[in-house]
Amino acid sequence: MELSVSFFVARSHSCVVPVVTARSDLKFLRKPLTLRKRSAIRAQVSDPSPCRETDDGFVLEDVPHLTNFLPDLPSYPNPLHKSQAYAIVKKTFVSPEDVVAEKIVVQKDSPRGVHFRRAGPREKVYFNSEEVRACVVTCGGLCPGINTVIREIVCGLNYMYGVDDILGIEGGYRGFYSKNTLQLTPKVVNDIHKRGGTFLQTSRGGHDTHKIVDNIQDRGINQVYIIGGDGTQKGAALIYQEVEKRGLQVAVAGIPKTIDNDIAVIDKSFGFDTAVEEAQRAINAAHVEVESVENGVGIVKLMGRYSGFIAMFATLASRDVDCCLIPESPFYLEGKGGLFEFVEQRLKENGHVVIVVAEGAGQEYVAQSMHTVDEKDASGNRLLLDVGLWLSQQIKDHFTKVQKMAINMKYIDPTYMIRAVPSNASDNIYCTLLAQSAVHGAMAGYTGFTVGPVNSRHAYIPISRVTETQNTIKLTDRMWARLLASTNQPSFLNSSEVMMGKVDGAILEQINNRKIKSI
Ligand SMILES: Nc1ncnc2c1ncn2[C@@H]1O[C@H](COP(=O)(O)OP(=O)(O)OP(=O)(O)O)[C@@H](O)[C@H]1O
Ligand SMILES: O=P(O)(O)OC[C@H]1O[C@](O)(CO)[C@@H](O)[C@@H]1O
Ligand SMILES: [Mg+2]
Repeated sequence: MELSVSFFVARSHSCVVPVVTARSDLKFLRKPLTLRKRSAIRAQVSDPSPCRETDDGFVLEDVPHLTNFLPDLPSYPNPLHKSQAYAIVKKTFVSPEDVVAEKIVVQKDSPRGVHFRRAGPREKVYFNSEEVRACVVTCGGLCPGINTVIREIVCGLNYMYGVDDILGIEGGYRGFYSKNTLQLTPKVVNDIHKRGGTFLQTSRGGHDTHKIVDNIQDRGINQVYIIGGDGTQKGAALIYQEVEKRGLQVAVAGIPKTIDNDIAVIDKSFGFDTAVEEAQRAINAAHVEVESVENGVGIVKLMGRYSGFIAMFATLASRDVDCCLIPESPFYLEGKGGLFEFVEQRLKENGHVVIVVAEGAGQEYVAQSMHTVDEKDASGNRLLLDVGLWLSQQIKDHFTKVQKMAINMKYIDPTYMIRAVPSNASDNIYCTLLAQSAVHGAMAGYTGFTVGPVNSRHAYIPISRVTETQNTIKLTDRMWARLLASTNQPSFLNSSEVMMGKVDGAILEQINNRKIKSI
């Protein structure tokens, strides 16, 4: 048996920790690997100093494999060897050496950087299909495409791997220990992708790792497919850890779901495009309304708790939006460069104005003016105050009382409507790839992973990597600048902030404080 070495990065220390696994099937290091490098890596095994990597800076952030803690697990030829679907495919199986680069824009001399294992079917599987008992659960808020993912997990397991024992866990994590299961077959799930929502129902809260894993063990489940957002993926990591602690042959696969697109590392979350498309309809309605009256002010509130991606992309797509407000970019109302001034100017120029506001924007102001206390949902997420209503009121008050100018306010809140629809064509295809990749990964014995596209290639990503940070709009990146250039709205930064050339956390905090004072 040959020693193979895989890596994960202890990100907080920006260093690489080698993990040695005694696996004969996985010689995972970039090829060709010089002897010198290989011996350097071996040397690290006995050297606990965690801050080294291969000479050229290649890092693989690998996902766990069942054989890490069950070294004697037997493997089997992948049933896809005999699959009609793959019969004439040139390369059915993904090479164990295929990796996906986290960054594709690099400099000539820069280190090779972080890579993830490429998703897809493997030559060998670590489950005998007849012995697989899989389950699927959906947690957190809704998102277009959940049903497609459920459907394709069931069909993928059944059609590609001959698995016919698949259970639906109803009502999110708590369903593991409080509800009966549902038998899922391709026939049962055949039409569900045409509906919004989740066929299995969902919930917030109720994650009890021990009870869940007890239940997994009692029911003889050995593959767990968990569809959900950042909170759900944190829960999936705990389930994986407990499974490993108990030494169970259970593969835990996470499929990232979030309407907010706030999951890190992956290119984009499924259902996001559908949501942006749907948001267009609300923006269009606002535009039609305000164009048809004098001094029309349209406000459209879109989802986005901490990340304003839906608002940003809907704005960029629409061209009817004058100003987009997101949680990442503090704004202010009064004075030079403020929102009131901008609204007044657009009303004078065009006779109407459309504002898109992400629900998480300006929460500090709303809280201050409403004197509310923080409330949380069952999962511990802060409950948001209605910034859309608050903003409508502020603008109305300003123009009628201060400016003595009559305006026609139209406030549209389509938040739930945009996430309750079925997924569009491209999201449906994306959901299919996610589901099939998750199935291939679990069958191949990988566990504790989240699947998702990184630079358009599907990869297996350690769950901790997608939960340690949230994907937010970086004001210092070009995309936000593109939006500002497209709407020509104020950036709400003063010139000294702009002069500094970048907006970091400290500056944002200063801006926040200043804005709060001005209310
Ligand atoms: N830190 C955590 N550890 C364990 N379980 C968690 C954690 N955070 C959330 N969960 C569980 O994950 C499930 C979903 O979490 P949450 O309501 O935050 O939604 P989410 O998965 O983040 O999706 P979204 O934010 O897109 O709606 C809940 O059942 C919750 O109990
Ligand atoms: O009202 P619910 O269902 O808890 O969900 C609302 C939240 O869920 C999200 O859609 C994330 O899933 C947020 O954008 C929103 O704040
Ligand atoms: Mg979340």
